Amino acid sequence: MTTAIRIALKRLPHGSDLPLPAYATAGAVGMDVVAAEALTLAPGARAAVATGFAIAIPAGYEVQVRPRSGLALKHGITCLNTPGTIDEDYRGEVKVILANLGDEPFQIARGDRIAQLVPAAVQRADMIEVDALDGTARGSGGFGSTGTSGLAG
Ligand SMILES: O=c1ccn([C@H]2C[C@H](O)[C@@H](COP(=O)(O)OP(=O)(O)OP(=O)(O)O)O2)c(=O)[nH]1
Ligand SMILES: [Mg+2]
Repeated sequence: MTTAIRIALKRLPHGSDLPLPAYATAGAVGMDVVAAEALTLAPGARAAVATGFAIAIPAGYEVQVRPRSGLALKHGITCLNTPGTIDEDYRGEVKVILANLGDEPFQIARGDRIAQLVPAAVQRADMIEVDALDGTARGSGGFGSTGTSGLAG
């Protein structure tokens, strides 16, 4: 795949024995991250789940916290704020905000893989205030203005 950036990772005391985030396959995009605590998520419940580590991301990057599709499909477990954003200047514990959208309580054991981390380059912007915007064919149309069918007409 592409070249890897370096992210400094500090294990916290309650994560000292856990595996570090890691790619499950040679071509995986996300590094699987495990829970540093056990908990049960009731249907409709949410929780910020500890990972047991903190990171320092290089300038110009973020780390996205994304759900795992297997947990989503089989159990209705997702990251409520997906994709979660880890700022480059954040030095607290990385947490995974899990939500149970399924019908059954979901048990998470310490060490279970609960989400995946994807580093990404960030483009910053300056907002330049103007009196008028350039015109386009779309104009202010949005939110379904182009229709729902893939067929012509
Ligand atoms: O899934 C997540 C999302 C966020 N964070 C941490 C790292 C991130 O840098 C910080 C702030 O996240 P965000 O900007 O999304 O939340 P906010 O509600 O805007 O909080 P803040 O005012 O602290 O920026 O919280 C996590 O550990 N996991
Ligand atoms: Mg914020």
